[in-house]
Amino acid sequence: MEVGFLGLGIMGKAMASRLLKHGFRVTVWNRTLSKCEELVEQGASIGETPALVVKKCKYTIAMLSDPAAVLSVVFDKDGVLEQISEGKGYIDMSTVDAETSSKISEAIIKKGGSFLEAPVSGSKKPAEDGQLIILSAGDKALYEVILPVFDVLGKKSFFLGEVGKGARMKLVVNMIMGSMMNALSEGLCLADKSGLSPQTLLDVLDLGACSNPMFKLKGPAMIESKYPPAFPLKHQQKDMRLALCLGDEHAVSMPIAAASNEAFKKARSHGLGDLDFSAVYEIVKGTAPSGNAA
Ligand SMILES: NC(=O)C1=CN([C@@H]2O[C@H](COP(=O)(O)OP(=O)(O)OC[C@H]3O[C@@H](n4cnc5c(N)ncnc54)[C@H](OP(=O)(O)O)[C@@H]3O)[C@@H](O)[C@H]2O)C=CC1
Ligand SMILES: O=CCCC(=O)O
Repeated sequence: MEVGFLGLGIMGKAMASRLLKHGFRVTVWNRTLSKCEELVEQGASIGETPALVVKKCKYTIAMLSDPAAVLSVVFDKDGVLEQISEGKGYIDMSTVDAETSSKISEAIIKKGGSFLEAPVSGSKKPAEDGQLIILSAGDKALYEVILPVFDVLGKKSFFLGEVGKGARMKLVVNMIMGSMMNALSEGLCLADKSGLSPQTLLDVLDLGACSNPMFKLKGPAMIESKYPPAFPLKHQQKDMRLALCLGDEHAVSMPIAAASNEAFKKARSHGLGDLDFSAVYEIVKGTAPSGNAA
């Protein structure tokens, strides 16, 4: 199967690379075209624009940063919409809100194409290892056809129904994750300031009901103030913002998520947006450097 892939950031690069390793023919595009070179070395072809990728491939996947990026890649000049047509499928795996996803779905369907949203849970390493959790919604027939691709990228694929349900599920999950990261940061800080060992706190947490892979993976690096970006903080803040909008829409009061969003926003204003989202710990500790927003 030949697959187009738009967006070679942390996630897109790992996912496209995995598809190549598993025998798919992949045509890649990235806004910064030079980032395609590493994939070309692994056997990918380059499409000069999103439109040219869609022209060449029956199925095209996108993994882009945010609503502005996914809308631009579909609707702008040389975008997906110029070449999408009957028989072609577009699968957007980016994390965006349901409204953005629906706008894209409607435009693709109007041109005769089919659309699936399929945001993922799991970060850089699960993407490299094919261990993502795929939250798809939209065209069921396209879901069935693209399952061999999902089986290489993920450990479990869900089909959740009409467009918007995948986007909303992903935002709810990341809202919880962002709040948990803030709670862990406060706990580490409180342990340290009150004369306890943060590492011992992690050991205790890991043995009890609060044990989870995220604390286990991120906790030790946080203690050392190391934040190599797996999930960039600016994207976590985008997800908190979109989840809070969803809460507004449904009149769900979310004071914990709102406070967490403020901490992530503050981290961005201190220039921590490109670091891993665990860098919010620097804000909780009060040790963030002054810096420019990212
Ligand atoms: N990292 C993670 O752990 C996870 C991320 N996600 C979600 O996946 C998506 C991608 O994340 P990730 O790979 O980490 O992000 P990165 O920031 O590493 O990559 C973002 C990608 O989007 C492209 N891009 C940004 N703005 C535009 C634009 N205006 N037009 C065209 N392309 C654009 C970038 O191109 P360029 O290279 O030119 O900047 C790059 O290819 C996000 O929605 C994120 O929330 C979901 C699960 C886990
Ligand atoms: O959207 C990013 C999610 C990161 C993760 O699930 O570990």
